[in-house]
Amino acid sequence: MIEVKNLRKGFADKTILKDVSVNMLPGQCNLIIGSSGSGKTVFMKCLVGLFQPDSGDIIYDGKNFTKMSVDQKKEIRKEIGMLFQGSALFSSMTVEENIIFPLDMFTRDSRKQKMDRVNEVLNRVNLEGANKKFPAELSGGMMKRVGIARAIVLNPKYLFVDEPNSGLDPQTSGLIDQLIKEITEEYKITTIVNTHDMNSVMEIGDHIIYMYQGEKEWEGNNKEIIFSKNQRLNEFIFASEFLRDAKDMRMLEETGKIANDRNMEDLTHDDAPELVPSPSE
Ligand SMILES: Nc1ncnc2c1ncn2[C@@H]1O[C@H](COP(=O)(O)OP(=O)(O)OP(=O)(O)O)[C@@H](O)[C@H]1O
Repeated sequence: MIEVKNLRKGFADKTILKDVSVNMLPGQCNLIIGSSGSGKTVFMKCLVGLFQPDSGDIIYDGKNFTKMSVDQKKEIRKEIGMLFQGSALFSSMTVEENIIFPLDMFTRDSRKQKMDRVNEVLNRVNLEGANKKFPAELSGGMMKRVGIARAIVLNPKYLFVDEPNSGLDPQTSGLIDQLIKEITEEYKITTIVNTHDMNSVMEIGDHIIYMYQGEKEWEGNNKEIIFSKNQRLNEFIFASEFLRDAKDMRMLEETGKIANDRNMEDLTHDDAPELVPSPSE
């Protein structure tokens, strides 16, 4: 679990993060959402130690990261997998060389042990046999999968993913989301995903944190979000007529007004669901 307590961060005289407190649980996809400039990336960078917070605590499974020495922080970093935008693969290295890189950096395993691990994670992301390909030979979705393989090769307890869906078509996006969710649950990873993708919010949002101007404005899961009465959140997430309609449909489904087989023939206007307030409101 990662506990974030009263996190503050500013640059010059501008405060970006204002007392953000949140707990991220293992085995869950924790999604950070919010409009451009709301502080999502700064928040993530504070969590992984790329920015030093002005105040507050970041606690990794009982260990206070903010109070650690550089060497102690390195120990935590070994347990963190990261996948940043564009996959950030080394273009001059093959898939295999890209994935073995963290193993060379952080382990003293034998070549055979490393190769076994590389093949295991390649297999996990359904890319067996792609060892000798170069990034330029891969599709965007394949690159993301290599990025995920590299991020999990050291068996991380924590996984940070920035915009996993950027540049992908909706179908490939969905597959990447599912892969992230499966890996998170399978290995009980505490996964933090920074996203703008509303499909991801609905499909893998076990825990959603909505940031507004550097503050945590709302948190809940992908069921609660449908019933949220938070106006800013609603305007942000259900920004188009299409999404508002989809939300209404989901509300009806969730309240049992539409049968699971989506047989809508008996539905009348009198079936409007009672709104259930989100626990966090
Ligand atoms: N290194 C920095 N120095 C000064 N200001 C910064 C720095 N990094 C970010 N900021 C400012 O912090 C604010 C929040 O930026 P951040 O990148 O966290 O937003 P975001 O929510 O991730 O946006 P997006 O969705 O567009 O990526 C912005 O006003 C940005 O200009």
